[in-house]
Amino acid sequence: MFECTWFVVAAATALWAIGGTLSTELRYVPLLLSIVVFGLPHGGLDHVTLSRGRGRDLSLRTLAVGGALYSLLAISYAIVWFVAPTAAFVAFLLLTWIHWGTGDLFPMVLLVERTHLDTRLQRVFAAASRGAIPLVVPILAHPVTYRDAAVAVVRLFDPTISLAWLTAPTFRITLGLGFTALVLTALSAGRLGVSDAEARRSWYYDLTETALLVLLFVVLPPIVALGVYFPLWHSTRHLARIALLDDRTAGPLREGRVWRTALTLGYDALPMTLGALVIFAVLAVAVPAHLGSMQDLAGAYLVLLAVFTLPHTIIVTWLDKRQHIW
Ligand SMILES: CC1=C(/C=C/C(C)=C/C=C/C(C)=C/C=O)C(C)(C)CCC1
Ligand SMILES: [Fe+2]
Repeated sequence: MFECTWFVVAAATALWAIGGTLSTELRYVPLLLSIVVFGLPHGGLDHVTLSRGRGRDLSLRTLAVGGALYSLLAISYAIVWFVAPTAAFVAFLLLTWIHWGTGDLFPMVLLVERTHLDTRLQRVFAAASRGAIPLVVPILAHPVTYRDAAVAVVRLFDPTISLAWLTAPTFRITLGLGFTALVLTALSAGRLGVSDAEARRSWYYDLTETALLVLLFVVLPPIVALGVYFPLWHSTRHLARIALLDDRTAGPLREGRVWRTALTLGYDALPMTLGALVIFAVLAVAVPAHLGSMQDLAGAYLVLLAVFTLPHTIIVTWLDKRQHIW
């Protein structure tokens, strides 16, 4: 189902590898475009996920209780950003590791004829490995640019921050060794689950996706790779997952009518996405720093994403349980 995302990732990597480039300012554009294209809207469906996951209509009760808990979590975490920005940032990376990892796990388990990931341990390794790629590979391949992008986020709250540890050799060597071991363990453990031709195919998918993602984050500057990965890889997978929960979108998606599906989902996601934009504006004014560049704007957007990722991850984890991923 996601072969077209492979194509986009491969094309972006190839274009950059043969010398294609973007000016420093334009490098933020793909990420900022995800405010409207796939990225932010993929979380804009969180309010319908609980009801659709149970095959029910959206009730006022789910909306009210869910909305209250969702806001409480988001606001509490936003306060942490103001009080302890570095800790909030590290927590964001850890949360993203879990969220992106499990986000890649569900198609490997549910959307193949037969998965090669039979046991819980194989799935834990697969999710940990996939989630680590976008966060770890750019530190190894582009340490200074990565640190700059990270500093641009935390600096909004603390102008003195340097995050020097991110580029310290011991940190990078440890991280590199741990990451390599993790990816190899995940792929080897997955290989043990291959018992027939279908499961073998599923393992080859896993291998291909792992390789494509590693290459994307090795070749492209971190912020550009993120601008490709987040909307076009992570968010499309989540959107397809939500589409499959509802008859109005599951049919069209299975028939390959992608635009029809996207329009219906886009409409469903519109109120929450607009709400998130209002909160973005509030956040942009509330952060201590003045947002004077594309880099600052991207930094503020990442804080917005962070704040929503906490409740979003909890909802997706509930769906994972419900769909027997765990
Ligand atoms: C990859 C990457 C970064 C981390 C981005 C993160 C952690 C984004 C998370 C987004 C989420 C969780 C969206 C919702 O699904 C940095 C540090 C900015 C540096 C540039 C490369
Ligand atoms: Fe997500």
